[in-house]
Amino acid sequence: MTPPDLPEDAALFLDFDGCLVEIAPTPDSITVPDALPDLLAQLHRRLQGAVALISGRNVDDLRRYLPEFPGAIAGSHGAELALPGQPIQPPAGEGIDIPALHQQAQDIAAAHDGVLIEPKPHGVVLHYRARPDLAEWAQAAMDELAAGYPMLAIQPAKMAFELRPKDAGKDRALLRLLASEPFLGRVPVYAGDDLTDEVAMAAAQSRGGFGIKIGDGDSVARYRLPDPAALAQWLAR
Ligand SMILES: O=P(O)(O)OC[C@H]1O[C@H](O[C@H]2O[C@H](CO)[C@@H](O)[C@H](O)[C@H]2O)[C@H](O)[C@@H](O)[C@@H]1O
Repeated sequence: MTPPDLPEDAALFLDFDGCLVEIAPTPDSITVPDALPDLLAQLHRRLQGAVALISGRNVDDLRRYLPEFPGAIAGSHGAELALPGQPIQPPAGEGIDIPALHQQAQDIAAAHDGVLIEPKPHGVVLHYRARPDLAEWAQAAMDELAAGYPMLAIQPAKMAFELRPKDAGKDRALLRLLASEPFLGRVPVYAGDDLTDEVAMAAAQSRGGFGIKIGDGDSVARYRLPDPAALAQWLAR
């Protein structure tokens, strides 16, 4: 079902890949639509600053693609938080040998052509988009890697498996932001396309707002739009 108009008192939470930008063959080959930065800036003004990005990407990566974005950014599935004008708050309970994790992931990926490792400051992603035949192998390989890192959890994603901090979650990021200005007391609206977004949509709906699922697939979201272009059109309205 198409969502109703965005409430005047909305707190707007937006996922990035597959939601604001189309999915691409690799993490680095996405295209940010020309109109997106201005659309986000207008929404930020219209909603008195209550617009946030909540993404699996880390904050620095998001800032590379949207350098002018004026709102809060929760990165690494909510493990990092960057409020406007403040430094990035990293996840609590660090203490993982991240370079060793990245190296182990690279060693695993070396077994197969077409498998891509995306190192992250607090975890790692194994992408198999170019080799869908390797889905089962990828899951088993990441399960095995995860066994050595009890502080990390496996996050299944679109044609990828990620190890991310266990205590992260997009729902936690949304609830944390919603508890303070400029989000406090507003109606939470969350748009996302992937498994990692489902808990955040559920959290928005449990607080009197709604979720919007972008694309196909089962979802807890009350509303649906077919693709990032349709979401941009709805937001622009
Ligand atoms: O929470 P998101 O903003 O949706 O980020 C989720 C992950 O997105 C990226 O991977 C996905 O998009 C890539 C580019 O379109 C695609 O090639 C890949 O197959 C998808 O899984 C990003 O690379 C990850 O770090 C994010 O966690």
